[in-house]
Amino acid sequence: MINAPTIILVGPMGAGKTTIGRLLSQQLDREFFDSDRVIEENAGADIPWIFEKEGEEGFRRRETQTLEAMLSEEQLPIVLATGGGIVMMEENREMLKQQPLVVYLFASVAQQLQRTSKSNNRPLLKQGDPKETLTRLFAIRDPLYREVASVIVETDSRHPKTVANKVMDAIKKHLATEV
Ligand SMILES: Nc1ncnc2c1ncn2[C@@H]1O[C@H](COP(=O)(O)OP(=O)(O)O)[C@@H](O)[C@H]1O
Ligand SMILES: O=C(O)C1=C[C@@H](OP(=O)(O)O)[C@@H](O)[C@H](O)C1
Ligand SMILES: [Mg+2]
Repeated sequence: MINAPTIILVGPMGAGKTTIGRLLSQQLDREFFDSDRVIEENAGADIPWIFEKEGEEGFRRRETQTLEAMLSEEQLPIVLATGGGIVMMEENREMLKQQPLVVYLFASVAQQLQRTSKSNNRPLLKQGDPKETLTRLFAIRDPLYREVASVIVETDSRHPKTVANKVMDAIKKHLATEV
């Protein structure tokens, strides 16, 4: 397990990428990065501000640059949580498909809705009906997450630690079949 490559988490808003990614990095004693946080640090501004000033297009440009920089750096294996829309750009999907360990954290729209309702820092859910938005995005993105992922894990369990353990088991199983 110590030799597992960089673990990249993809999936919709509210799947738990940020939460589970941090737990996995603690369990594996690895550095944790969240592409959204890296984008914010580099921009010196938060995501709602970037969406407001630069639109989603500007955010996506920053997201691609960030992913490219993070994956091309010579570095120890890390845990990387991405933003839910990372799969929208074809060039991002191509980069992700080159990676040996991309995990799709699956969550139903009902779960996404419940988990995203606690915070209001996701600009895409601030306009219109969040349930409709999440349903529409899921229809577009679910096949794209599947396209880039080598492992898929359901996150319906109520406890993030249980989900993190499930991810670890799925990764071990995947790596065992790879050798
Ligand atoms: N398995 C889980 N069970 C219950 N709550 C969860 C679970 N995973 C994440 N959460 C909660 O859902 C919210 C969104 O999680 P987050 O990690 O930010 O998701 P993402 O990064 O995929 O958008 C947070 O409040 C988090 O504590
Ligand atoms: O789904 C999306 O397009 C987005 C998801 C967010 O990340 P989380 O999936 O971590 O919420 C963040 O990148 C931004 O608000 C856009
Ligand atoms: Mg997140």
